[in-house]
Amino acid sequence: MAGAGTSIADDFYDRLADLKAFDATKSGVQGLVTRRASEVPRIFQRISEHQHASGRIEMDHQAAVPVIDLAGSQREEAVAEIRRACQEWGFFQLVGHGVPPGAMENALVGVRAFHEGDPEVKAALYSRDGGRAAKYSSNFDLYASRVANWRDTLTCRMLPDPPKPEELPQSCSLNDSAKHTKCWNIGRTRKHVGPCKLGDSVMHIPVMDMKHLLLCSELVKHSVNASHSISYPHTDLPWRLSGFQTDPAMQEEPKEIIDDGEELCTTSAKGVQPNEDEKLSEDELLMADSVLKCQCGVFLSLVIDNRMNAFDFINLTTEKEALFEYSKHIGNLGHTLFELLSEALGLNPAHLEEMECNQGQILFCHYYPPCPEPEVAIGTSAHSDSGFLTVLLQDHIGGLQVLHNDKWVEVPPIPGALVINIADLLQLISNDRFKSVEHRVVAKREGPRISIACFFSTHFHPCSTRLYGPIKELISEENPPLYKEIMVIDYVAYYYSRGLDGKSTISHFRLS
Ligand SMILES: O=C(O)CCC(=O)C(=O)O
Ligand SMILES: [Fe+2]
Repeated sequence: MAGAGTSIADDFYDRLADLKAFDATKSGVQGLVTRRASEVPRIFQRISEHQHASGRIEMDHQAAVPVIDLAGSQREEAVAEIRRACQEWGFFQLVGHGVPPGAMENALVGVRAFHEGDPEVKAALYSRDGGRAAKYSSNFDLYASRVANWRDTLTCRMLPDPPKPEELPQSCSLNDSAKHTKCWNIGRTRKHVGPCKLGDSVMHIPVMDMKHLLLCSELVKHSVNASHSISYPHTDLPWRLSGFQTDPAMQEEPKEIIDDGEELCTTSAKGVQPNEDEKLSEDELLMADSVLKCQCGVFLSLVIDNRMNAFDFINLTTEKEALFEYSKHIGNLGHTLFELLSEALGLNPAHLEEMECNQGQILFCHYYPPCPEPEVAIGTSAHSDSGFLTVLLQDHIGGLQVLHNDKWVEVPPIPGALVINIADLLQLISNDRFKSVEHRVVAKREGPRISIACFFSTHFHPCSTRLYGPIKELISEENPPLYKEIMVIDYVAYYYSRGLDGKSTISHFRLS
């Protein structure tokens, strides 16, 4: 018999079987999208969440998450702004943070390349084993949560025990012979084509793999001239690559050859010649790079051909190097942020670092595929983060919302900005001075959306056995401790047992 609030159909619906079947595909939500699902499968439908209180919260379009410019403010000013943001919002956007734009862009591009890359590589990494330094899965809380999220995640534990390079996803790599490629062209293909082999006449590599971007910037750096540009109107992509000169003798109208999808299609740009005399300005270099970076499905193809001897591809960086590089910069930023946060709490700048709050670092590299029915699904359910602090890099798509004064407020993408939020353990040790605030990501028809959440926590291998409770300096007769002392591993185990579920974990550890 159907119970209160359930229907007969619910009684016959075996959710667990559907979850297991989805999990067994090892291809995540991206796999559904690739198979052209036109509807959101039932495990992702958040009907029940609509019935739940959080589904009925209104939007506030007037309020704005604070934006703090670290480079443009004096230290005391920055500390005061951070204090206000952490008390009132639990969230702020940070600019002037010193993380190089290229490292951020490359990390996003690398993550996208992984998620859109070889399904077999992804399936090999698909795992729910908490001990693995690098793994891929859809919904870490698939079996614990009420609603599956329209999102896949590559998870890389970077500190304190960094993964061995071979534990991170292998990207296609160029062999030495390709370092002296003679000619290039730009085209697009429908199909991912694997690493090039020695002697291949053409190799196609997704531009979305960041190494191609570096490769592209190397191309540009080594061989540019600003006086000509080549445009490819037939690609229906609104871009042009400037800074190259064509040799009229070899010029050929770019054309696209599309075969039956099994093989390559290519846009020929024969005759592209470097002009060593004129170099592109820094701005133009950036433009050429970002133009290429933002075009989904554009492929850079290298033609291995002896006719030209212009380009030398060096410093090819792989996806994993992009993640290591990004993580290193975020680690440095973490050091600065924990100092500023300590000061904002009225403590010695080294206090939070001495408590080892920044000792562990894990990257959650999210991929939100375009959703055919965004109104029935959710990208990430409402939750607060379990660690001390989160540094989030989001691309330009948007969809992140934060709960402020009981209303959802958008966290709009700001180019170059990082989103910083207080997580539960910092709320706990600050004895509620700072707030860890609920946030969510709505599903969208546009996409994919890429984001990289870097969690500073200490339950990763080797996990900390330290006890964390409200900081002694922050408690007094008027401010008695509000939480029990806990080990982070216990906190996180409880968090994982609930799945993304509002603020239920911190409430559980509150002293009554
Ligand atoms: O993708 C986002 O913007 C947010 C992700 C998030 O909240 C998380 O990973 O905890
Ligand atoms: Fe989060």
